[in-house]
Amino acid sequence: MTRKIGLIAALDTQNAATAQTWVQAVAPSAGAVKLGLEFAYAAGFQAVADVAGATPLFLDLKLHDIPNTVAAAIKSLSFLRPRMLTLHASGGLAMMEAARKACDEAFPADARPSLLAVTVLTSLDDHALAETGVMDGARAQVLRLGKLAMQAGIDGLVCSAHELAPLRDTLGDTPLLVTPGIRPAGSQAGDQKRIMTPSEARKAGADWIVVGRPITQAADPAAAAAAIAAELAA
Ligand SMILES: O=C(O)c1cc(=O)[nH]c(=O)n1[C@@H]1O[C@H](COP(=O)(O)O)[C@@H](O)[C@H]1O
Repeated sequence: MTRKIGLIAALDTQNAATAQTWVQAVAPSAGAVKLGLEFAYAAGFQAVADVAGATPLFLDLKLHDIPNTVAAAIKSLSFLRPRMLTLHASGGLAMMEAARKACDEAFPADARPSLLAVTVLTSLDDHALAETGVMDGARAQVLRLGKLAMQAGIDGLVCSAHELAPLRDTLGDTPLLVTPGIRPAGSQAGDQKRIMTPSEARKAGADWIVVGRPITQAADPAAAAAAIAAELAA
């Protein structure tokens, strides 16, 4: 199956004017913009809505709490009309089921966001994961949490590009697979551990790649986003 792959630009800043400038810069190249914890905590949720405007919004709040609280939070944020919304799969089956139900109730069917379960953060390698008590490595944990998320009716997963092939083998074509930890050749990894280039992620079967600093910290963010989009299209 040939999959269409898109670029999500992660706009991590505390400043609404900066975020607005980046939205204009990436708009020709990105299918969605991601606003998350840094921006929402600094600028507030009305600024999230204002900055995204008509651009599809990946709202990355990585919800992780008891089922009742997560469900209520989804109802509270529904006015933002995100295209995608994240929660942590490690919150467990009941939490993800509550999120699914809340999402179905809070949004009309034609405006329902894709619920994406974050499996294992791309900043964790097997050693860091073992420090949290998970002894059999990122790949096994991503598969375990991915299956649990599917059981809860979640639409897709956030994972590293390294887990795409085993996830597709196990879960098939249906789940949306979204991969951060993407680094164009020659760019700095920073705090990311499980990384791949845009074209490697495309070949491995990603639906979306998430790229932040290689775009936002570039001398010319518009050109950096355009180069990544061109790499995906090649
Ligand atoms: O949920 C996410 O988007 C996410 C999950 C994950 O495992 N790793 C990860 O980096 N992210 C996000 O993806 C973005 C990556 O940014 P850069 O490392 O600057 O490209 C950040 O906004 C992270 O919050």
